[in-house]
Amino acid sequence: MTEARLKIALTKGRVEQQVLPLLEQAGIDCDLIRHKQRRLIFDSPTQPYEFILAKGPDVTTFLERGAADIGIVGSDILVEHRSTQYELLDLGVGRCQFILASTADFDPDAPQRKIIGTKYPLITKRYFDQLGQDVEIIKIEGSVELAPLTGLADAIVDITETGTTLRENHLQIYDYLQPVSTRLVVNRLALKQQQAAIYDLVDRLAAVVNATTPKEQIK
Ligand SMILES: Nc1ncnc2c1ncn2[C@@H]1O[C@H](COP(=O)(O)OP(=O)(O)OP(=O)(O)O)[C@@H](O)[C@H]1O
Ligand SMILES: O=P(O)(O)OC[C@H]1O[C@H](OP(=O)(O)OP(=O)(O)O)[C@H](O)[C@@H]1O
Repeated sequence: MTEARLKIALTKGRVEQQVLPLLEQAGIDCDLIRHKQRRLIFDSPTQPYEFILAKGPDVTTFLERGAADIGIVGSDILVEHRSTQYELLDLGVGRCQFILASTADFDPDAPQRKIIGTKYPLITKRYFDQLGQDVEIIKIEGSVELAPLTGLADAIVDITETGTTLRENHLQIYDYLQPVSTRLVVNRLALKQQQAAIYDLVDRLAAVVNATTPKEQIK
């Protein structure tokens, strides 16, 4: 009987670039992914893993529907998409912060109903609900910073890492909502059926993360 392959859905783009070195340090050959061109599925040549490259929100869908066993995805996506899968590891990369930002003349305490632009309507709603504020939320797919600059919205809820995009667009931070990092999550049924293989991978990655992440950053 051939050994079952673990299907790992990896968020392509920024997360992929930051996670590949961790996978390699954990002993997984990622050469095929590094030279992938337009291919989307890769069998690891030396281990029983199959990598599926997908957008973050789709990684959660693959996991929920059992089309992938393991997902590697930002905590921003997990919260926004109400993921109910088991989170086994904080990979310590893809670190950024959710913030409320706008132009210098924005008044967060103004009594008028605010219009907020964001890629993350659920996280935005929860934040303003906690403040007891009813806001209008406009869903934006990218370059969220445009919203307050063009008059589309009063402010934005978005993620920032270096602050460069905010600075270059003359926007300032009014509040910090929550930190974000890349997580390893697992489908519940897969965890039952392939427990040994999943924990073997998680243990190897955890050793790499613990060796490379400063202690104060591990939550
Ligand atoms: N500026 C950032 N710094 C660090 N991590 C980020 C940053 N922006 C996004 N991330 C993390 O990386 C994940 C994927 O971001 P990425 O920009 O690659 O994809 P995207 O948001 O779908 O953008 P695009 O549509 O441009 O590919 C996010 O879900 C988040 O967890
Ligand atoms: O603080 P910084 O380091 O400048 O990073 C912040 C930017 O990164 C993300 O955008 P992304 O690059 O994913 O592009 P997008 O606007 O197309 O979503 C985020 O939405 C900010 O625009």
